[in-house]
Amino acid sequence: KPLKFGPAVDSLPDLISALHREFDANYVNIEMVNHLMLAYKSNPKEWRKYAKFDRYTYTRNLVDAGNGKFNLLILCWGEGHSSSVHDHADSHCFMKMLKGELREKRYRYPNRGGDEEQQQQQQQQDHQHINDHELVEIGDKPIPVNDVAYINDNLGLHRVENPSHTDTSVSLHLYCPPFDMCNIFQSNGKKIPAKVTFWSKYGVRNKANEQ
Ligand SMILES: O=C(O)CCSS
Ligand SMILES: [Fe+2]
Repeated sequence: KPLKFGPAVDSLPDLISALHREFDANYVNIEMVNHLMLAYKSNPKEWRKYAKFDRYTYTRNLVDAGNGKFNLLILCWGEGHSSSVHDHADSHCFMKMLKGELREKRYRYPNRGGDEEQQQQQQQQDHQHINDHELVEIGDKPIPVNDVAYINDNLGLHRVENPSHTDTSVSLHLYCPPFDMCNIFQSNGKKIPAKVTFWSKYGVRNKANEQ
């Protein structure tokens, strides 16, 4: 479907209602979702109520549950915090930088068909007798503020880290369809199921929703 210009996205509430409209259709245009995430320009006044930090690990704060069709979260990264190497449970993942910096390292998904490029790399490794269970890095780049990084399991795994030791970072994530389990990977390529949890929901952190 050609990209129509789409609605104006002048605020976080605008983005959320535009996403709801996009997901109301019986078929989701992933290009349009990426366009909407890019169109929103970060405004701390709109997201700081979700920005809750923990001293030891990054926090996952639910902003909108997308009528069951997507999850929109704000992730808050303290100095030097990073995620584990993980997949995205066969869902789409859009990660937009709202503040600070994050580096994204990508890895081939061990023992997965995936796209053409991954298969070529697989053959290469077979020649080099690299144990294809190891994690092989295929990308390492910073994500500038307001940029959107897109990934899904056919493109590989990734690990996201806040490289700064003086500043925190904040990112906006859209997962569709939503998931509550994914896999994390050890450096030897071992896959371990992991439950994803929310630090807060809709700006409120309480025991009830600390699942
Ligand atoms: O959702 C998570 O915890 C992974 C952050 S990078 S997509
Ligand atoms: Fe991720």
